[in-house]
Amino acid sequence: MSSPLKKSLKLALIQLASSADKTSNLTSARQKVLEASKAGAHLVVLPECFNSPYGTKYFDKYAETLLPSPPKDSQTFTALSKLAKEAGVYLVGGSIPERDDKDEKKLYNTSLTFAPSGELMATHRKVHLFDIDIPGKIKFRESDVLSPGNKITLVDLPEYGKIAIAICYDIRFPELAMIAARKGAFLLLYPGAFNLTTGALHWELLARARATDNQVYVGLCSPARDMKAEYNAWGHSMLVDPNAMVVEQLDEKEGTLIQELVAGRIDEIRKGVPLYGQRRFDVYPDVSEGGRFKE
Ligand SMILES: NC(=O)CC(=O)C(=O)O
Repeated sequence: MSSPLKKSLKLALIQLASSADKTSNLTSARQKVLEASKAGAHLVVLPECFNSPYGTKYFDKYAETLLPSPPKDSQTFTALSKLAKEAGVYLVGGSIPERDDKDEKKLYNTSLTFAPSGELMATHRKVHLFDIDIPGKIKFRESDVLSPGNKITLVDLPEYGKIAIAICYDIRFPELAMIAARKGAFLLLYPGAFNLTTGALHWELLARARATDNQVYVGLCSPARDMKAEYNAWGHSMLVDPNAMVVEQLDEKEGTLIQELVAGRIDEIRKGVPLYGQRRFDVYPDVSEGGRFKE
């Protein structure tokens, strides 16, 4: 099996402090991305809903139409595309609320990835919508206002290999990660805004679980926590290595994590614990190849 990561790569996860002011969020994102690029990052990631507050009542107000691409009138698309080019980095633009170009009532939670040329490489619409109700703690229903995406998103960075992009709640669904890893991703990236209840319980656990299952790098990029906002993000952006060790984890405040993903590390881990040659597709199906379970 060829190595999923062809060359070492510096990853930056920007834990941005966002406000209700879209223009000022874009300005501070620009400043942090340029700083990360100066520090040597090749791939830079912003958080979920980095240009708006996170909450069902905000999606419609902040939504931008992104199709057909390039869109005529999207402040955020234009800013991210220019920024990727200015910084000379691959830029995963966290996520933003998107308005469907044909049905203006339809909204998505969408991540845009740009090449260092400024060209759009991929779009991921959050596949699994965040609908939870934990009595006395937190109730949230993205599906009241959002529609789900319907694909797994792999992006080929020619010098390095493939990365997979999904958003926040998507991390709870191991099938998506497993398929992406079996299709050759070396890194699973999740811009995500967990909260004080589920963050404490599951954030690190899920990142390490997806890394353990798949023996790949996992990066989670959260907004910084704002206790004055209605939704308090967990923060704790982190990078986990293919052996499920936390390489670095931020606290809840604004900050940037920059770490190297080392070529050869995935191969070393897979050699020691050779899951990739031990799967029993005669017992259960390989869902990454469209297999179905037969009793
Ligand atoms: N905000 C999310 O999409 C997910 C989350 O907070 C959780 O899964 O917990």
